[in-house]
Amino acid sequence: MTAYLQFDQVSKHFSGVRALAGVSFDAHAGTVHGLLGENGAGKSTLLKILGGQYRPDGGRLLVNSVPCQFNSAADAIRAGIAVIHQELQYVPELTVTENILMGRFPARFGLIDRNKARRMVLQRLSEIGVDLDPDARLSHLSIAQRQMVEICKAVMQNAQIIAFDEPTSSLSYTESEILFRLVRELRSTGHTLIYISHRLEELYSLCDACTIFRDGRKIVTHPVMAQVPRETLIHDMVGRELSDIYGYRPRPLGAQRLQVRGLRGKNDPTGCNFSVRGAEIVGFFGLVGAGRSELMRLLYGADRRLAGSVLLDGVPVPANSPPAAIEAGILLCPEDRKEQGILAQASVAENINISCRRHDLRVGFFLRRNKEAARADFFIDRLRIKTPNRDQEIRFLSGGNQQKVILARWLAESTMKVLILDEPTRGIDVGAKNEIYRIIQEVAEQGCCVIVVSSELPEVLGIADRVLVMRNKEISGVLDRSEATETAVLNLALAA
Ligand SMILES: Nc1ncnc2c1ncn2[C@@H]1O[C@H](COP(=O)(O)OP(=O)(O)OP(=O)(O)O)[C@@H](O)[C@H]1O
Repeated sequence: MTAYLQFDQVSKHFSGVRALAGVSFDAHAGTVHGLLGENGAGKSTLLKILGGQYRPDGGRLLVNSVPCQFNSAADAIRAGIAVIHQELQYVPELTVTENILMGRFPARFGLIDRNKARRMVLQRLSEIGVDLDPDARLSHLSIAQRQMVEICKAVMQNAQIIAFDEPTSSLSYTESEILFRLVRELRSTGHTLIYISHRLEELYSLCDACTIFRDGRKIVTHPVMAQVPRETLIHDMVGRELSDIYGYRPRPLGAQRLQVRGLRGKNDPTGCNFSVRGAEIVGFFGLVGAGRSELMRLLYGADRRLAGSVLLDGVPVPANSPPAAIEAGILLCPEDRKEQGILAQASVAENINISCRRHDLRVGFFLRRNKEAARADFFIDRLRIKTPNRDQEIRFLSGGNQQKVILARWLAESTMKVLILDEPTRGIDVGAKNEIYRIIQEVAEQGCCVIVVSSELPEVLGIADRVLVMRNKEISGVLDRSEATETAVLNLALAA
C-alpha cells in the first residue's frame, strides 16, 4: 500500500532552543517532497522525529491517517519509514549483504541461508539498477556506494516512506546522477520521498512539492515546486530579498603573486603549473577525484612534494610544511572541515578564534577576550550562525552551522596573502552563501589571492575571475570569466 505522511503541529525544544514550533504539512505517495530552509531551521530535527530518533514535545505524525508514536528507530522501520541520515549508519567490517539484511537473514533448517541471502540482495540491487558486489565489505566502498546500500536496505525493509538528509553533499557529479535516478524510480513505484538539500538546482529537478522552514516554523508548502520562482523560494527561506547571490564585482587585478611550477605529488603523473594575481579569485572546478584537493594540500605543504616549486611574491615557499606555508601567508580551509577542524567540546567563540590567537598574543588577557568576543559576534551575525550565544558548545549546532563556524575561523585570518577554500559552501544555506561570497570578494579586494575549489558549477561561474579545470590530476584548461560557460567548463572536466 502506498503511504501518505502527515505532520500535525509537530514541536521540539532542546534546552534553550526551539528547533520546531508547530509544524504541519502533508507529503503524498508517489511524490518527492523537498524540505528547504536555512541552517538550523529544523529540517534534520524533523527527520530525526520521523525516523524515531527523537520524540516530539508536541504534535503528531500520521501515516495513512493513522497516528504513530515512535520510541526508537526500530518502531519507525516497522511503520515503513526509513531515514537516510547525513551520517550513514552501517557496519564497515560487514559485507553489503550482511549490512542490508542485518537481523533479517533467511534461514534454512534453523541455519542462516547465506546463498539465499546473497541472491535476494543481488536481485534487489539489480532491480533498483545498482551494480554492487554483495560480498564487498562496506569499508572498501565509496560514500556513494554505502549510500546505495542504505537505500537498498530501506527498500528491502519494505519502507514506503524514505527520507534523505542532504544526500548529495559528499557525492560526485556522476554519483549524484545515479542517486537522482534511484529517487525517481522510487517515486514511480509509489514511495513517499522526503528530500533535504541546500542545492536549489537539484531540488527543482527532483521535487514535486516543497515545504520551506525558517526558525523552526513552517513558512509555506508549495504543492507544485516547478511553478515557484527561485526568488520566491529564496525569499521565503532567508526572509529577505536576495536577487544576485554571487554579487560579483569586477576589481583591478594586481601583479602575479602566486606562481606554481611543475608541482607534483605522489599521485600526479605530470606536474601542475598555474599562477594567481593579487586580488584575483580563481575557481578550481573538476569532478570528485580530479585532483583539486590533492593539489591544494600539496601547495599548502600538507602532502609530500616530489617535484616543482611554489613562489609567493617571488620568494620560494618551503615544501612539506604547513607551518612554513602559514608563515609565508598561505592558508587552506580544508574540505573535511568537521573532521579536521572542529573542537567539539569548545564554544562557538573559541572555535572561531583559535587560529587568530597567535596574532593576539601580545594583547592583554581582558583586551584579548573582548576582541575575541567581538570577532565571534561579527561572524555569528554576518554568516547568520544560529546559536543561542557565542558560548554555546559547537556540538549542539546544526551541521550547516558548524560548517559556518569553522569557515569563519579561516575568514577571520587577516594576515594571509593566499586564501585557499576547499568546498567553502558545502552544506551551507543560500543566505550564508551570499555572505561568504561577499567576504571572499572583500578579501580579494585587499589584494589577496583567493582560490576556491568547488564542485558546484554555478558557484564557480558566479564568483571566479578565472576558472581552472582539472581532470585526471592535471589542469585540463583555463577559462577567463567571459569564456567560462557551463558547457565549456564541463567539456574540459569530462572529455575522455
Ligand atoms: N541535540 C541538540 N541539542 C541542542 N540543540 C540542538 C540539538 N539538535 C539540534 N539542535 C538545535 O535545533 C535547531 C535545529 O537544528 P536542525 O539540525 O534541525 O537544523 P537543520 O535545518 O537541519 O540545519 P542544517 O541545514 O544546518 O542541517 C538548531 O538551532 C540546532 O542548534
